[in-house]
Amino acid sequence: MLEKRIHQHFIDSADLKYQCAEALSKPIAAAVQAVVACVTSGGKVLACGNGGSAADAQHFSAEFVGRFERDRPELAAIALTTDTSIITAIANDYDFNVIFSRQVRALGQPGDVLLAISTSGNSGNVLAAIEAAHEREMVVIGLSGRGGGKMNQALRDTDVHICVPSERTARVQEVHILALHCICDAVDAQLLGDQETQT
Ligand SMILES: O=C(CO)[C@@H](O)[C@H](O)[C@H](O)[C@H](O)COP(=O)(O)O
Ligand SMILES: [Zn+2]
Repeated sequence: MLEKRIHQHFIDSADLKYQCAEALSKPIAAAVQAVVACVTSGGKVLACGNGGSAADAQHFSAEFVGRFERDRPELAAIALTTDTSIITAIANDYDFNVIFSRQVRALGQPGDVLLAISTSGNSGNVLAAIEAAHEREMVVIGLSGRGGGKMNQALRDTDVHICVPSERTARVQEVHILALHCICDAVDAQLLGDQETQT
């Protein structure tokens, strides 16, 4: 019974990933182009999300500032989920919905990229961060699922939307991390050439 349940998780996750290879290659490639344009002109990526998506924002930033699979010069990325003094001060003095948007307004510059991660597309603080990024003339890469929610309206035509076709948060997150690894790999291939991986 338990093993059957676990087996089904693997099957469901793999099925969704097969679907997404078709459905998401195009927006993921567009995200790569946006990130390459950003970092080659001295810009940075700001990343935000809640819960598991906060972990994804940090995971992505670590691979940018550190490395993914190949040695390369540092790339600029900041997860807006990590400074507990900033986050608690903003949530305490203003509102939890503005914990990311104030950081975007403080740090964002024209040409920077916001990686906005929300499986429902409805988290208020992520939506407010998207609005702040537009004010700062940043490009937004939105990662969502479950139909995209309010993120559909929040994003502009010049942004990129990677919307995972699943209603299940865990499944959406599993594709999000794959999409982020695709972006890391393709950015390295664009910057360093299409060599074999080292690790
Ligand atoms: O990781 C999980 C569920 O798999 C949770 O921590 C999940 O990320 C949280 O419930 C988030 O608050 C959900 O927010 P969102 O993805 O809808 O923006
Ligand atoms: Zn989770």
